[in-house]
Amino acid sequence: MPTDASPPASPDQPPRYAFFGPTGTFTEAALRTVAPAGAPADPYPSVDATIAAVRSGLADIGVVPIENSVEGGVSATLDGLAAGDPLLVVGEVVIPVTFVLAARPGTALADVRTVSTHSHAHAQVRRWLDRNLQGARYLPSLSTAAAAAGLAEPVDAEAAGYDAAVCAPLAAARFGLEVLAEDIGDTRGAETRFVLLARPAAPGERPVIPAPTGADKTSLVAFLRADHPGALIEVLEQFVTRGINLSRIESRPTGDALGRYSFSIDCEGHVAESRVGEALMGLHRICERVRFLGSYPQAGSPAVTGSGPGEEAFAAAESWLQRVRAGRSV
Ligand SMILES: O=C(O)C(=O)Cc1ccccc1
Repeated sequence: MPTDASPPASPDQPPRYAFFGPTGTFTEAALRTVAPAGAPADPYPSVDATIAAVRSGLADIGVVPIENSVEGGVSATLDGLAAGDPLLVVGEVVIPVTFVLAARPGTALADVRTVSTHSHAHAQVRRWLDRNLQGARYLPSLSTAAAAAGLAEPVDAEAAGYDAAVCAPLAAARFGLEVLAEDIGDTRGAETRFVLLARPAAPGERPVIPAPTGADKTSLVAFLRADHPGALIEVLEQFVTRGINLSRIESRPTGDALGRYSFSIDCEGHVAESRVGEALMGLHRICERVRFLGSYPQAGSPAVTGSGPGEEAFAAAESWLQRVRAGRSV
């Protein structure tokens, strides 16, 4: 982990990446699918530390998990983005996750009494563990790769405090572990979505919001005004009336008091499009606060964004209103 803030990457310099590490995490695998070969990339031990590295300028781009198809949202990421100095999501990566059970060479499956891994990985292999290692204890680790690394490090076998790790096949290989069982996920085809984070541009700097591609996603956090009947419907209406599809919405406690929630939302479309811009303005009118988290190209097979009237209809309505206001015949 570097300790001095590195200067911001110049246009001809590759960005410096921070990722939720150590080496061998699924997050590193996600990063490698997007970072140019040879780009500097530093591991950080937690989601919070990775986000902090981007905020402080130690890194230009941070990569963290945000959502899993089986276990749902990654709270550390959702909460880290909702509070503190604003950051922008500038990209997303979706990768399949395949878990192995790995141990020090010479360990037999029957010897495994304690298993360590990241809580999200544990949630995805729980049934396999129940069936194949009945009664085995679970010890949470900071990441899947940290669990694998912990088995490689201690000189005496007792020091790790656990017998096996649930991790990526790559992490098992990297830390010299033996794979006791492959593909142990309870759900076939599980995927995790990762986001790429950057600091918003300072005045005079190049904007960091990627240009619209026609298949984009916009992320935001809506903080509702005082609780009242229909508060959530009012938020949803801003999207429905403009033909905008939501791809994720989840509530998170604000931390102020019981019953106080914010809504973390992903919708299809780009802030540069009228329909998304107008929805954001609508939210701004009805919410206590809205935090815009970025517009960026959708990963994978892009969904068609928006239904109903398109950009031309929004532009036509705008110029019609101008004519009405000017008192011209319409
Ligand atoms: O621990 C890791 O390897 C991570 O990158 C977080 C994670 C954990 C489980 C599934 C996907 C990502």
